[in-house]
Amino acid sequence: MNKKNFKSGFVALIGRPNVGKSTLLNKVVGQKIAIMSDKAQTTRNRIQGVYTDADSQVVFIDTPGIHKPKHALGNFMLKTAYSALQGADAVCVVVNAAEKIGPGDRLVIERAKNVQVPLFLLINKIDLVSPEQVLQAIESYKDLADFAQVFPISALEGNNVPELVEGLKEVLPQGPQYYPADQVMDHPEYFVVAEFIREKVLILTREEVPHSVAVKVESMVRNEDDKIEIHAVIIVERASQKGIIIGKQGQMIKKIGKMARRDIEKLLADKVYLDLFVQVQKSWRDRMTNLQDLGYELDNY
Ligand SMILES: Nc1nc2c(ncn2[C@@H]2O[C@H](COP(=O)(O)OP(=O)(O)OP(=O)(O)O)[C@@H](O)[C@H]2O)c(=O)[nH]1
Repeated sequence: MNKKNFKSGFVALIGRPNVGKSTLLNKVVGQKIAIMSDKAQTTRNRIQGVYTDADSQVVFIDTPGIHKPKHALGNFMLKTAYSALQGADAVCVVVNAAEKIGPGDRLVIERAKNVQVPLFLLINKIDLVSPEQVLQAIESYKDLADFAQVFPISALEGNNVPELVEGLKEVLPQGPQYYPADQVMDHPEYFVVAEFIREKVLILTREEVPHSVAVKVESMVRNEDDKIEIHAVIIVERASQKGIIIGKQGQMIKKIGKMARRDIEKLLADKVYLDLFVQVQKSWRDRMTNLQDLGYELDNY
């Protein structure tokens, strides 16, 4: 692989609810994410799916369908959805070929038009309509914005999806591989949840534990008790710091967990089971892969 010509970037998928954004994301990144998205994923989460091949990495950001947020998390996600548009290298507007253009579609396109990056129009669900209807759909949308390309696709069956990926690769800039090649998804909430936990560590331990603490959320899934089960690792640089964080008979880590859980429950508007684990990793801050792993490179989009 010639890393010099490696292309990478962020592609936001935007559209009104049910047009097939998540289905497309699953199709693009393959089987693995489909299994994962069965768990905690609903329309309220913004999901990233990562497509990697020999010469590119495309990070897809599946925004929540544009609709009125119902709770705090909805607000949060909508805000991040729009901020995803700002940071994106390309934006895909997804519409449904089987339905007439509606005010929701127009709103989405208006939003998307403001970004200064290539705008793709994806006319989805072509498996449900005749070729004539596909042409009609293209006609009714194509002049609403200056689309770089228009792709009629079936996210469900995969028609034209590889061609879409190729089209996106063409407009992406040269850039680094943000995620390991085998990582296909990332929850943006992971970063926020990790920050909540880190904040509690800093509040409760004060100067005793310097700012060399990092938190990594390893998994976040809905468990059998219908709670969001989160496993997170608190990473420190020395064994003495590990002792402080755990505290006498585990008192400190219990306190950290309890406080963090309260915030996370508010954020997710859901019951949370939080499992914390402390790990010593000498000079983790000096290792680039660690920083990427912890989301530091991505916290500005
Ligand atoms: N026939 C057909 N159905 C599709 C296609 N793409 C998506 N669907 C179906 O449309 C429904 C909505 O798909 P989602 O992928 O959840 O839509 P979404 O845009 O992510 O929806 P929100 O998350 O609510 O914004 C599901 O029942 C999908 O199976 C397609 O290409 N063809």
